[in-house]
Amino acid sequence: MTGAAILSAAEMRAAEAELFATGIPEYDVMERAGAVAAALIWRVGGLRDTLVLCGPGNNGGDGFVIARLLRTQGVPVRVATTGDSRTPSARQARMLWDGPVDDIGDTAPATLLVDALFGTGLTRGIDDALASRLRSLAGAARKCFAIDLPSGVSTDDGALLSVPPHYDMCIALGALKPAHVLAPAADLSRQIVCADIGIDTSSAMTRLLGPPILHAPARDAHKYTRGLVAVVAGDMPGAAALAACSAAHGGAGYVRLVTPHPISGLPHAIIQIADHEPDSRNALSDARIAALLIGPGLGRGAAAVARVRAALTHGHPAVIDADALLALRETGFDLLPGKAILTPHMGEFDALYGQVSGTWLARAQEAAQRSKAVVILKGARSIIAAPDGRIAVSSPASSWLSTAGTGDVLAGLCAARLAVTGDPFRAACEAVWLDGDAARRAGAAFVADQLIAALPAAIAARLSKGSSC
Ligand SMILES: NC(=O)C1=CN([C@@H]2O[C@H](COP(=O)(O)OP(=O)(O)OC[C@H]3O[C@@H](n4cnc5c(N)ncnc54)[C@H](OP(=O)(O)O)[C@@H]3O)[C@@H](O)[C@H]2O)[C@@H](O)CC1
Ligand SMILES: Nc1ncnc2c1ncn2[C@@H]1O[C@H](COP(=O)(O)OP(=O)(O)O)[C@@H](O)[C@H]1O
Ligand SMILES: [K+]
Repeated sequence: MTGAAILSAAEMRAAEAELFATGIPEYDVMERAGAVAAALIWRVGGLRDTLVLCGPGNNGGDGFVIARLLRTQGVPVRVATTGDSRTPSARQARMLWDGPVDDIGDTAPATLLVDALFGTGLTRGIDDALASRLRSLAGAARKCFAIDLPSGVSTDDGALLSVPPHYDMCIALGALKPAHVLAPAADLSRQIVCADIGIDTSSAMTRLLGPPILHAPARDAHKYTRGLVAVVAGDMPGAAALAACSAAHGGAGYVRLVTPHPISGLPHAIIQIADHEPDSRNALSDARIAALLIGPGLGRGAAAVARVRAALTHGHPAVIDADALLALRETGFDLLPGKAILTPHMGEFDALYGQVSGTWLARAQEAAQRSKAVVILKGARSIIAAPDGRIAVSSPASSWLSTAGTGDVLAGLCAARLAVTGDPFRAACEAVWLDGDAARRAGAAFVADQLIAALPAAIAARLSKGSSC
């Protein structure tokens, strides 16, 4: 996995402790954090007058470092606090600040506001007077920066413990935290930047979804080595047709649509296999099938459940979407092949897994472990969880994706990437990334067919150097 690490407050503390154990003093890390944050603020804000709000803990300590460093650049900076600094590093940072310190209750607003009140140490909602003071100072500023986290959010689940203002930039220190990717906290900041402060995050299991590196087909590739995808159609053939087209444009070498009724208007490259057997036995017995997709437009009821059961007996790597997810409630997870991707939206997720407690990250992870499959929990940000504990969270995708048929496109794309890579987690990550990039390229008010049309450009943009198109 390539994207920025996402660490809970406890994981962050453990990672910091590891760094301190190498002999680096805590205060040096605070200086580093302050320096990176000050440089980012300077780049955006320049010489505009700046107010830094400092809380009692190390988040406040970062604030004092930022104030001092901005002042050395010639920025007119003031500091306002909630009271004393309570940690040794924060006290040291405060000692080195030789400017005045206002009380936050009566300080004047400034053009730039830096919120260094509370970070990962926030344990409860901020009292109303302080929260409202923060909002009014933020409201009066032209630009607002949050240090590590917007003050008032719960680090590990993104809940709002009090009502924070909105920020132009949140500077996450050392690693992203769940509150940077989980709503509603994640939506408070227009931009989130992760600052490297020397923390080793290489073993993080939860990460932001990074751009994939794709490869053009091998020089001696043929359609079967590129990956044969079989899409099982059902009552509503349009959905399966969309998924099949998406698989074809998503990089599969060969796409077969296994359908009880001929579907008109499909590209000739998609081969339709007439399927009059309730269990699709002949159509799906081909050992060369590298990925099976079942669910889009499948229909519901006993016949659909039987169809899912029969399709999965072949053991092909599989993508299970839409109605097939609901069928899994009847069949259980045991019949899933060793390599499987499940693509529920929130409603399907609840229907399939019932009430699972915890954050969406924890819920997706539990679902992956229970079903022993990669789960893509679809939404404005999709969460991809593997049974081994890896989780990738996408950046918010275009809200124009909220249109009928885009889920079918994603399912087809998953099947293509699964057929190409043979690795369900990698395939799911590639598919979600490419889907998001294609949506960006498709612009406004697109329909699912246009999303498919944008896939080749999204793929071309991620081809490794040396791959030719
Ligand atoms: N460790 C490191 O090396 C590095 C850490 N770094 C920075 O440190 C931050 C974490 O620092 P932290 O652990 O000191 O917690 P922080 O967020 O400042 O707040 C804790 C203080 O707030 C208080 N408090 C809590 N809730 C409250 C409330 N509702 N209303 C009022 N008070 C409340 C709480 O006291 P309490 O009453 O709970 O005992 C305590 O005094 C992290 O986000 C990053 O910015 C960087 O410098 C890099 C190096
Ligand atoms: N507001 C949104 N912002 C970004 N992406 C969204 C939004 N709403 C839906 N999506 C994406 O669009 C797709 C919708 O899938 P799904 O609900 O299964 O649709 P359908 O069944 O109509 O094909 C998913 O990939 C989801 O992540
Ligand atoms: K803060």
